[in-house]
Amino acid sequence: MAGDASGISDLDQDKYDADEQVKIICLGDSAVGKSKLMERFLIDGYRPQQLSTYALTLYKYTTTIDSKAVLVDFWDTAGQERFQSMHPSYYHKAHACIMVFDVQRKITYKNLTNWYMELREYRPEIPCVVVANKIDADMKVTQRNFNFAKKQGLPLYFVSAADGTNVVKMFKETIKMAVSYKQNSSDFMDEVMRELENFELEQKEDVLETTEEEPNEET
Ligand SMILES: Nc1nc2c(ncn2[C@@H]2O[C@H](COP(=O)(O)OP(=O)(O)OP(=O)(O)O)[C@@H](O)[C@H]2O)c(=O)[nH]1
Ligand SMILES: [Mg+2]
Repeated sequence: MAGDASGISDLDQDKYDADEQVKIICLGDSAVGKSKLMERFLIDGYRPQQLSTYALTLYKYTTTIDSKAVLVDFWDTAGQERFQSMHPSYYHKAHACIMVFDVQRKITYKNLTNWYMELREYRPEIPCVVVANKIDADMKVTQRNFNFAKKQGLPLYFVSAADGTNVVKMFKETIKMAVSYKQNSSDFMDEVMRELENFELEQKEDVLETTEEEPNEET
């Protein structure tokens, strides 16, 4: 109803207008640059000093793919190594994952194995990209072999949140993968979720119809 639109917040309005909505999560050790990458992509800026992300930050982003409006929910979370692992709800209904490590700290690369294992436990089939961040600190790293990505058959991006190298490319390709996954997924749980969403919608419509009819019955 047009009259209701004034009561809808901007974010809700985006959701309302979007043809598709996807959720993209970000994983990786603390201080690898997850938040800086989001900042670079979403605000096209980079503030060198910032505290570790507190708990969870949600970023909304809207774009157009194949002339369809797409609303992206980016989930960014704090220094996960302190908590060892993520709460299952973080993974819930995610459509793609960006897994980040810091080329200057080997341990963050090693820990990708753990992050990946946990991801696959909850989301066995979603697209996942591996991101080697901070290449501005030493461009030579782009010549090195990071076999983890190749071994798992995942795309690898060499990026820098500091100077912006490859950041937009990486995010845009990940969004495309997320949308395509959502539309074509044969994952059993996703199919169940889709059915449930349709069911909820139908139920909502039923409720609307019933409430709209009530005054008529009375009169
Ligand atoms: N040189 C360089 N430093 C970077 C880059 N990206 C991030 N940093 C620095 O790395 C530090 C950590 O960045 P964050 O984005 O806060 O890291 P995070 O992964 O979000 O960390 P948590 O929120 O604790 O999980 C900051 O001091 C950034 O300035 C980069 O591309 N190059
Ligand atoms: Mg952060």
